[in-house]
Amino acid sequence: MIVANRLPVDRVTDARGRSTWRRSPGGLVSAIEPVMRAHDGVWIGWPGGTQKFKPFKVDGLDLVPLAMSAEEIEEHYEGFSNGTLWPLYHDVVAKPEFHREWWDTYVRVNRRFAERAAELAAEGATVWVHDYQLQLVPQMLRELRPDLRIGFYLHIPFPPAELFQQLPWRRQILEGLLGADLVGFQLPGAAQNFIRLVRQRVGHKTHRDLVYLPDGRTVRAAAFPISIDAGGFAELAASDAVAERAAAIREALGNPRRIFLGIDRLDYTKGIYARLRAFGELISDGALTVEDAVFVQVAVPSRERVEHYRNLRDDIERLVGRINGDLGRIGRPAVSYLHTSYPREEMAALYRAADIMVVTPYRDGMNLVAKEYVACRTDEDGALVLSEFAGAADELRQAWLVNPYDMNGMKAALLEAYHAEPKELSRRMRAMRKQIAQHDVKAWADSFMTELEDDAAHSHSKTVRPATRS
Ligand SMILES: O=P(O)(O)OC[C@H]1O[C@H](O[C@H]2O[C@H](CO)[C@@H](O)[C@H](O)[C@H]2O)[C@H](O)[C@@H](O)[C@@H]1O
Ligand SMILES: O=c1ccn([C@@H]2O[C@H](COP(=O)(O)OP(=O)(O)O)[C@@H](O)[C@H]2O)c(=O)[nH]1
Repeated sequence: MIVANRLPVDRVTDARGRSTWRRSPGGLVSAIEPVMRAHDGVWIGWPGGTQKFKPFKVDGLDLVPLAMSAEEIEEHYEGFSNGTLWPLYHDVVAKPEFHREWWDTYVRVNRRFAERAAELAAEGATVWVHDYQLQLVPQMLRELRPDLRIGFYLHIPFPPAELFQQLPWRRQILEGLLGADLVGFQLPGAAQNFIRLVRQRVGHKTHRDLVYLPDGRTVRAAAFPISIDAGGFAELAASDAVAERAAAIREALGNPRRIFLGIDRLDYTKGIYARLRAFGELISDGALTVEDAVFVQVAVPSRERVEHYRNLRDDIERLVGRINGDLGRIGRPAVSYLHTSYPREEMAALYRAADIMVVTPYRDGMNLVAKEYVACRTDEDGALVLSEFAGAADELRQAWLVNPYDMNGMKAALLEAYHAEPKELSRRMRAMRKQIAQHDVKAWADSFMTELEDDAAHSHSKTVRPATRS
């Protein structure tokens, strides 16, 4: 059983005012969907909006929608999840807000998720809870159903103690997570942050990646870097339909020498503004021309009722207007900006068309877009410019790694990638493709589930605690 704030589909109102289902935005859904397809099981999540739906099937997936009221959306999803936790866990890139009524609603919604999971899970089932919106669910669920194996996975960074301790409810969150048998993170540093906080703030004994609870249970915290369906993307990218579409995209852009590409949810953590500024400066400096280079930026609408996100959209669109107004020529805008979301086939065509993929978040749990680009470059060409602060940078070491706060460094990397020789490109791309092929989403899910099952056996049989712990 999967328990996540998001279902793979989202109820939205289209341009004509009709309600329809749309694929949910973001990497959590991209990663879990292929895993659920390969297994039996149900997926409990919020279907978007306030409407109540009965359990239903989509493409063979069993979905159990859990409705939220308008107040819950405002206080749990937009408020505590995305106004408090999101910025706090992303290095305080924006200022987190702390409101007691948001916390109360977060607790209430977490309890409803836990109750629904407790009601539906079979005896001894494995329940995998996902992400920062549901950090209290493991403990609540364990209280209701001690027979279950419970795993938790955090898709976003877990901050160092110095930042986490700003949170007035820090202890409750840590205790909530400790309801799981296994707590997974994207990177080892996040797991270490968690273990250290548990020792300091909750006072439990720890040793390496294990936490020893007073009731004799042990909890393991470890890194499981998430990934993509690498084979599926490579196959799609190599198809005739995608090749034709990629050629059509290049043609529509006026056959520039090089296409730069950015694809992100419109989120202030993603560094979209800084990268477009860097590109604009390269043109105004004369290092690039609009005849030679175009920047395609896809900005997926996200969390549009949260003020920070609305302001960001205005800022970016003003910048795109200014760059194109100052530097573009007739039929040759410097930036081709698209405020929309595309299906997988179109994403593969964009990846195939792009010579330089630019991924510059200030902080990102993983960033699947970077991995998808690599998977789609079946000819072993193309350059990836990647922020050091994306989880993906730990694995994709052959990318042009940049610090998104360093404007000149970013400009230099974009230019180097632009001028790179084919031999250099293929040397880097080959190594990155190998990494992604060997560590795909199936390997990610298998390693988490294997560890969860081993861990549960280990923890149930464990009655005596070791004498030496640090
Ligand atoms: O559900 P939304 O509020 O619309 O946001 C979309 C998702 O954004 C976040 O995605 C993260 O998960 C990716 C896969 O592990 C990872 O690559 C990325 O770095 C993360 O930002 C969020 O964690 C999800 O809960 C949201 O559904
Ligand atoms: O128009 C779009 C833009 C993005 N995505 C998908 O959204 C996910 C974004 O995940 P990522 O980890 O890069 O960032 P997140 O949005 O989860 O923070 C990737 O799987 C993309 O393929 C998509 O399907 N259509």
